Order: sequence, then structure tokens, then C-alpha cells
Amino acid sequence: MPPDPAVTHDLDDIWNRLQAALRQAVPDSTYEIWITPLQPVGFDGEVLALEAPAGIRSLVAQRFGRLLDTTAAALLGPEVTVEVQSSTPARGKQPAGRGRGTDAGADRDRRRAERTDGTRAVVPHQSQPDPLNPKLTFEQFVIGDANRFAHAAALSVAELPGQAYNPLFLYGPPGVGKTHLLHAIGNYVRRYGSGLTVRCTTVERFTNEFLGALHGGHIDRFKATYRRNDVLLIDDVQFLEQKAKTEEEFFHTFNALYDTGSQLVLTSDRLPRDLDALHDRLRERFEAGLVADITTPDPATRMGVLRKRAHHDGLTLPDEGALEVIAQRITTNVRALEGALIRVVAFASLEREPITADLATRVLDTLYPQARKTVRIDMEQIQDLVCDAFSITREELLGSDRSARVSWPRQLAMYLAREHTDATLPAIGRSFGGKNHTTVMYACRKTAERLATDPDALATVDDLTRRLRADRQD
Ligand SMILES: Nc1ncnc2c1ncn2[C@@H]1O[C@H](COP(=O)(O)OP(=O)(O)OP(=O)(O)O)[C@@H](O)[C@H]1O
Repeated sequence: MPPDPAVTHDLDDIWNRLQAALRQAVPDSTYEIWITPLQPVGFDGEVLALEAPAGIRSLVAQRFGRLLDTTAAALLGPEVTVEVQSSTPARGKQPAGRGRGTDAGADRDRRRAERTDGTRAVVPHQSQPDPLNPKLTFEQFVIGDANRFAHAAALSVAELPGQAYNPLFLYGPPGVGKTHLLHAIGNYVRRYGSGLTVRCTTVERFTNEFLGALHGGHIDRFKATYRRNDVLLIDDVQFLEQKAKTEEEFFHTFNALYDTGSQLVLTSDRLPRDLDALHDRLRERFEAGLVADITTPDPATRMGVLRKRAHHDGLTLPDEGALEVIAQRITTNVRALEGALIRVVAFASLEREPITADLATRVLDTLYPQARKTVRIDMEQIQDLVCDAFSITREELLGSDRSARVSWPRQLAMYLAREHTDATLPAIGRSFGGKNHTTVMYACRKTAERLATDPDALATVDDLTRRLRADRQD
């Protein structure tokens, strides 16, 4: 089948779509290291030419040649192959030439020959990648204090669509896992839902499709597409605030689905009642089921996410030092946390160094100088504050008395040191009278557990944290 002429002209668009598909096909760190440096330089309808820095060209061609080919073929047509060329400073961008005697050309011919025996494409043949990201599953989601409730609600909804909570409204700050849970529900229902249909979209996409349908005169088809689903997942409903016409259509879509027992799941950066510009009637619909928040990740969740990611990407780590540095530095956003890990791994790979705490510190110092400033070690300040709050002496805090009067403040102080300084576990142990790093780990875990169930303890931590921050601003 010849390639669709509509998609052969805009190189940037082709590359964007190919990148989106590749992102779904390989681990993030692999993507950052090997795919990000590639640049599209031409497409003649059959060969998509990509340039790679000379040092990695042959590795990329060897390791990802087949993936690039099958992905490009799936998006652009079965005849299309990818040629990975070396970028040389002297040559400007030029269209791909067929049959050039380059080693890249040889790679291409070899892979094209290989494909004749039925290599399968990695993405479906369609003009847009499936919006449901198969990598965002419940298995990949790390549960912690910040997201436990939202996770449980999402799982219930996935298990019993339309019956547990309807709608489910997930809200929270950026990068804390709302989209992940949304897609996890979709993937779960697709897998175990006995044929229930799922549609996942963003308000942005819903709007574009709606406006396209209005102008293209196929509004009935648009309505049918959205209204015949058993599960509708909508990301970022806060963006409905600026779109009066779309909000109206969305309201009717919502009602049509709700009235027929379909499950709706929505995400937002705010509570429904804080979406001021929406009509009351829609806000009320959003609040009619279960509203669950996700807050910023606690230290244990941050470490859990990093461990899982490292394991998933098959990283070789001498110890967890690098992960600890990242978890201490990046505290509010899981996306940023993963981004930091990817950069550390990319740097280690390019410099051929092991992924150590020292390397992570160097990379993050350059990337997040601000973060370094705000997490300057202030161990004594924490210790003084805790001694004062619990009326114990410094000797008691740093000693080994295990009575509850002293051991709880000590555990709490270690937890605060972990949260608010960039000291490693062994360093915190040393500052607390020469304790072992496993003692610090235990203290942090116990404290986190207690904070999850004991409101008084939580209030104490909040108060101490406020005082720490206030002191820091002086
Ligand atoms: N608890 C978690 N376990 C594993 N990965 C997580 C977790 N929370 C977030 N992530 C990962 O962090 C990244 C950002 O998460 P996600 O896109 O779901 O955030 P979000 O809350 O929807 O952010 P935004 O509001 O900016 O869209 C994703 O790669 C996601 O897989």
C-alpha cells in the first residue's frame, strides 16, 4: 500500500508522531539516551532519514533499527523504512536519498529484507497513537500515603465500572499520578472488563474533535463515538473552564453516559468547587460521586517510584545512594523525579561512570541549583526544634534510650532530617550519635506509618515543618 500522501509532507509532524509511538515502546531512560538525540532530516515517501550523533549512529541502527522501521511502517505505510545517518557538521539538512552507498543504507536494506518475513508492527496502523498508554498500569503504580485513597478508589472503579463510584473525580497538583491512575483504569477494563468499551481522552482532544465535527458537519458521529462507551476517562477537566461551547457539549455527553450507567472518571488540578468558571450544574455533576485527592509524594513513595523505575529499566546500581539523592532533592512531583533519574542515567551512560550518589549530586547540582539551595543541611536546627517541642535534652535525643518519651522524638527528628536536608542515611545516622543507616531507615518508615494513622503526630510534624521553614526564611 502506498504511503498516505497527507502524511508525507510535514517532517516535524511525522517525527512527533513517531516519537510518541517510540516513547510507548521503550523504557523512558532508553528513550532519553538513544532516541532523543535523533533528528529527522528528510522523508521521500519511502525512506525516513534520521541523523544521529556520529558516536551512537551504528549502535542506534543496530539496536533500534528494527523498532524504528516497524514503528515508521505502522504510522506511515508498510513500505516505509528508516535510515539512520551520521550527523556531520559540514552537511546541512537534506532529504533522504534512496540507494546511497552508506552503511546506513545497508542497514536499511538488511532490515527491509528481514521484514518480508512478517515482523509485526509495534503500534496499530492509525494516524494517531492510541491515547491509552499501556505502560500506565496499576502494577506500575507505587502506593503511598499521598495516593492510597485515590488508588483504592481507582481500582474499585476499574473492577466494577459504573457500580462503585460514579463519577470518580481525581484531583491534585501536577505530576503526582492522576493521569497514571486514569490510564490504569482504562488498561484494566480493556484487559479484564469482558469486552466493556473504554474511551480515554483529554479535554484538549475532546475540544478539537468536537470543533472538527462541528465544522466538518459530522456532529452526530462525534456524539455517537463518545456516547457509546462503557467507560469514559477524561483528563484535565479544568481546561473546560475556558471553553463555553465545549463545556455545554461535555455536559450533555456526561449526562448521556451517566444516565445509561456508564462509568466516568475525571482528573483535574483542583476540586470541583474550585473550578470557578464552570457552570454550577457541571460542578455538581462532578461532585456527585467520589472526589479523591492525590497529594505530593512522601519520601517512601519517592524512593518506591525510583526503585521501580530503576528495576523496570534494568539499571545497574552499585547501591541506592543515587536514588536517595534524587528522592531527597525532588520532593513535589513524580514526573520531575523520574526526569531527574533519566538525566542521571543518561549522564552516567555518556560519561561511562557508575550511577552513584556522587554522580547524582553533580548532575542535580547543575540541573536544579535552586533545589540544592533549599535543602541545605540544617541538622542541628531540626534537632534543637525537636528537643524543644518534646522537652528532652540533646544528649537524650542523640543517645540510645529506647523509652517512648525519647524514641518517638528521635525517630521524628530523623524523619525530618531525611525530608528537609540533603544528608544521606549514613550521614543522618552519624549526626544522631553514630547510629547505623538501617536505624535511620527504620525510624523513617515507622514515622511515616504513624503519620498515616495518628492525626496528632501529623499535626506535630506539620507544626515542626512550618517552624523549620519559618526559621529558614529569616
Ligand atoms: N505513584 C506512582 N507510581 C509510579 N509512577 C508514578 C506515580 N505517580 C506518578 N507516576 C509517574 O509520574 C509521571 C507523572 O504522572 P502523571 O502524568 O500521572 O501526573 P498527573 O498528576 O496527571 O500530572 P499533570 O496534572 O501534570 O497531568 C508519570 O510518568 C507517572 O507514571
